[in-house]
Amino acid sequence: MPAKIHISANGEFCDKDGNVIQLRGVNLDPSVKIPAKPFLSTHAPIADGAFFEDADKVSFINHPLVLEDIEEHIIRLKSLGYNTIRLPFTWESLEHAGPGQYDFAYMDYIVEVLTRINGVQHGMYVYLDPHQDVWSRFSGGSGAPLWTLYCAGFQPANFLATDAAILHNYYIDPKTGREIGKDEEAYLKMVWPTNYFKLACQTMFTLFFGGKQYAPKCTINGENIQDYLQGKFNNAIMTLYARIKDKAPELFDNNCIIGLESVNEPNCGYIGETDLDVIPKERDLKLGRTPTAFQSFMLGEGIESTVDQYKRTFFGFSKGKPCTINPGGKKAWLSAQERDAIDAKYNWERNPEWKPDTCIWKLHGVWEIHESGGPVLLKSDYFSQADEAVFINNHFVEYYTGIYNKFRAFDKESFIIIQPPVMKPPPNLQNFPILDDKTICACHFYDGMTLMYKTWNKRIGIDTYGLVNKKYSNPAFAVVLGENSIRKCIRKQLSEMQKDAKSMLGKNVPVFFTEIGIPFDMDDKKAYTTNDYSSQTAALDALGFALEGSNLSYTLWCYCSINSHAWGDNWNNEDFSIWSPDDKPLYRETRSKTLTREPSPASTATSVSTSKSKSSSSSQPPSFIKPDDDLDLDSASCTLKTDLSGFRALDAIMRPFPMKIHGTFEFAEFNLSNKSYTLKLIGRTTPETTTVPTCIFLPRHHFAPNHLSIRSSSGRYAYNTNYQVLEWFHEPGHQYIEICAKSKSRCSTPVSDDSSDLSAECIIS
Ligand SMILES: CC(C)CCC[C@@H](C)[C@H]1CC[C@H]2[C@@H]3CC=C4C[C@@H](O[C@@H]5O[C@H](CO)[C@@H](O)[C@H](O)[C@H]5O)CC[C@]4(C)[C@H]3CC[C@]12C
Repeated sequence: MPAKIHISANGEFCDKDGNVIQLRGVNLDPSVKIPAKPFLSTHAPIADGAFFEDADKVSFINHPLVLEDIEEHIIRLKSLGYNTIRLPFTWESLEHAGPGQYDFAYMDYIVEVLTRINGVQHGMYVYLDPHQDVWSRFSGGSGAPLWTLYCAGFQPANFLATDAAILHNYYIDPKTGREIGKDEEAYLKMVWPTNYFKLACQTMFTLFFGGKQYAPKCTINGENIQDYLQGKFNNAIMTLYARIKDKAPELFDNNCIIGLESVNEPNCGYIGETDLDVIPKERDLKLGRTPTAFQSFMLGEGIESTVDQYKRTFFGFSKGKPCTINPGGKKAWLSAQERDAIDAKYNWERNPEWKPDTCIWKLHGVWEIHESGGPVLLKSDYFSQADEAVFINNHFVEYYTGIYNKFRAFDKESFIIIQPPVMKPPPNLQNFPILDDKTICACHFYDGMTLMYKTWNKRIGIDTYGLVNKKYSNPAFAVVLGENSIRKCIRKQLSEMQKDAKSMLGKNVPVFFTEIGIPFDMDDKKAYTTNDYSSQTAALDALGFALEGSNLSYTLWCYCSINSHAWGDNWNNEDFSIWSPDDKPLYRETRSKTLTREPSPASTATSVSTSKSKSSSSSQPPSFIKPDDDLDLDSASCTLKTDLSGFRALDAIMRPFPMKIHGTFEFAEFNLSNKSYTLKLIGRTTPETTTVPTCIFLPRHHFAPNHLSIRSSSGRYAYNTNYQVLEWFHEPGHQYIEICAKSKSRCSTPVSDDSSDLSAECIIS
């Protein structure tokens, strides 16, 4: 079983002896966003009312994985040196039948999934992620059950007509199963996040975080909708968590489950919007039909509106021709009759002031339909008492306090991972009782250019974090030119995100990139026919370079066992999976072409050269020692032999990294082009200094054991071919190691310019 994870005074993950460790892995798996029975991917057309009518009867069992296949997938992930899994699940999967009506069969399936993950040799760390995207499947994403929308008084069946949400499903022809629409009429690339600015999602987040303040009339069974929704959500999460603990306590005893994250990518809804009559100028994402908030309210009430329409151009998003939306007599709100039936079904008693068939923002006096006939915006600044800082430090903190208290009342040992809104710093919680020594801060990073254009642009990049956080007086200043600068800029962004998070939560709180990734369907899916993944490899290598520069822990978005070239991750045309069954044949083709050049992975006796800088305090030249076959890695990251076929951009995914540092991290860089790896650290001065190694995952995919050249400031090495781990027993103080595949001459950036390095021929056995 993997060893317990601790947190150092500097906010690093470490083992019980204070050696720095790293968490690396994937989000497994995005299929949790969609029901398995019936299989309702977002490319299932909405042909009849069943999509809504049967939403309480779905089952998510087999998502994330079919039980029988779990071992195979986990072993595959372990072959990358990965030790951690972020396990997303949705509120809908637990409580789709109605408030308080849990799907215990799904919960038990999750217990079995976890048990099987834990059963794979050396285990795996897992943390749970209550996932959502733009609130729910019924508002264009994933997460909450349908009844939450009914609870707010919405009629989701009319979201299409009123543009209250954009759903991929509506763009599928029921006859052909293919996508419909061209140009502006099509389901555009990465259009789904625009739902964050549409009526359904924006209202739901406003109610969830700020219902008491902004919608006091919306009470259900005597409770404001904010408390009602938060209460139900938190109860569902904790019911799952409690059931896991009850049915499989060994998962906690064996350090498999390490904690729980707060809700994925929380959003402020309307809170902070200063003028409901305009599209906020600070909004970075404008794509497709883009109504203002007021236009959304009108559309929701069935009033025709002409709204701006944006398209993606070379220079970002530009306004195209406006578009008139005619709801055709439909409203986004439940009629009196519909609501009565819903309320009876779920035993809801609403505040009598809460009229049916009415926009709740009209109900709260934000706008009205004037007697003379026209809609009038009365309070364009209704949500403007709060700004971003107020939202995060108040509304979000109130929510976080709720889940924190519930979680800690139940589990004092595991980590709680606080996730602020995407790409924003967390609230300032220093000296708050809800910030304890087992708190981790989650960050998500996506490169705006790569994400929105689905290509790797080597010439022009954008400081996405700087742009989103308004760090530039003019967005043009966020532009960076040239691949090297783009890579460095991404590295700087991640390190700034870490710095900003620590300045809010304290330096002792670890920062964990719980999501980071790239779309693989770049350049109109060219790679799926050419087998040329160079763009994806370059984009992913840039992320790897950025992450390892600060020794950041991360779980990539994502690993999807049912990925396909045709439909990607089966959700909203996304295709972020690092592995695809459809890529297996491609890998075989590549292998058969290159096999003659590859060394045999089975080789165990190898000759290598090592060298030692004069600057080292040791008088002994570095040498290889016999590795311990029963290498005790104290970690779940322990590779098991497997077939690597199906991995995409494998060169960039498979990376060396310090699994355990006997000291403090200073610098690391993997150079994919010349296959060299450099690690700098400050070795600890402890009685065991020379007996406790720094362990480096050194994948034979890049570093064939019989073709290694190693230079270091001090030490001895042992290479364990089974686990692909180099143990480096170094001295205290500033140390470096540089490992090159093949001959030393291929290392382009020597760490020492001392030409009189000693060298020795060594044997790895
Ligand atoms: C020059 C460019 C066009 C400038 C782009 C500026 C903005 C449009 C973008 C800057 C930052 C982007 C957002 C970053 C993160 C996001 C989160 C993401 O959700 C998660 O990602 C997975 C992959 O999409 C998804 O499957 C998971 O479930 C999610 O947890 C969705 C996109 C976005 C909101 C992204 C949108 C575009 C920017 C605002």
